[in-house]
Amino acid sequence: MCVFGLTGGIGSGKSAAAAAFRELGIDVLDADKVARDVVCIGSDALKQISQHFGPDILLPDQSLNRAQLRSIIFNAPEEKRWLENLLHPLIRDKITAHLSQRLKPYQILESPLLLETNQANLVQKIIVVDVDKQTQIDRASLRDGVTRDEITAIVNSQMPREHRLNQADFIINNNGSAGDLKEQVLNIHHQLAAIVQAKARQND
Ligand SMILES: CC(C)(COP(=O)(O)OP(=O)(O)OC[C@H]1O[C@@H](n2cnc3c(N)ncnc32)[C@H](O)[C@@H]1O)[C@@H](O)C(=O)NCCC(=O)NCCS
Ligand SMILES: Nc1ncnc2c1ncn2[C@@H]1O[C@H](COP(=O)(O)OP(=O)(O)OP(=O)(O)O)[C@@H](O)[C@H]1O
Repeated sequence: MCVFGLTGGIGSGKSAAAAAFRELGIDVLDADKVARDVVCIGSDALKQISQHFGPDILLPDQSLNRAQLRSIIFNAPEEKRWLENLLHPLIRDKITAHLSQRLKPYQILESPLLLETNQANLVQKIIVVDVDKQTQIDRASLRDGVTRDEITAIVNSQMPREHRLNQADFIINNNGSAGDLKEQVLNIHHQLAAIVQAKARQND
């Protein structure tokens, strides 16, 4: 089974690219969604988070106060490390279990931290969605209704753009329109399908 990774910084357009792959009939597993599942109400991870940060990190319905945790971890690197040490192994285990169940010719793992974590060794090729920093900050702050400073703090905590681009097998430039993005996804889809076919022929 071929798995290809889709990554990029916050607000680069990963979800938009993932939607275009889904329109082409490809399965996309979203690591952000998996990350939300591992801290669902009543989970062991959520209990550990509330023991560490205090019960105020929970909302009245006992779910995680994500906005509060977000403002803590992107301003305190040691708290970010603590959270990642707890969650990243759980996220990886769930991703591995999901990927092993899937049956399509290839799958996409969409993950903001693909290259920062050992999730990178779950994939055979790396697709990076790239956008210039100003556009990234404009789009993400507009989408999330938060200040440009908040998004800048997250961008600065992530891998520098050049390092990410250096590791890319395919680059999607998302400075243009949604149509431009879709066109590039279609082009990459054809190349990935050719890789899958070549691999199948080798195994015959
Ligand atoms: C801090 C949390 C609660 C904020 O939740 P919120 O709903 O506001 O944001 P969401 O989870 O949708 O993430 C939005 C974006 O933030 C960025 N981001 C999230 N976690 C991290 C991190 N540890 N390091 C760098 N960037 C991150 C990514 O670009 C992500 O796409 C949440 O992001 C979290 O639990 N993060 C730790 C787990 C993790 O590393 N997830 C990344 C996927 S593997
Ligand atoms: N080509 C584009 N033109 C205009 N807006 C765009 C384009 N691509 C994405 N957007 C918008 O920019 C915002 C960020 O895109 P998206 O949510 O796909 O990013 P992401 O990489 O998945 O972000 P995150 O890491 O936070 O999950 C969204 O509001 C999206 O609708």
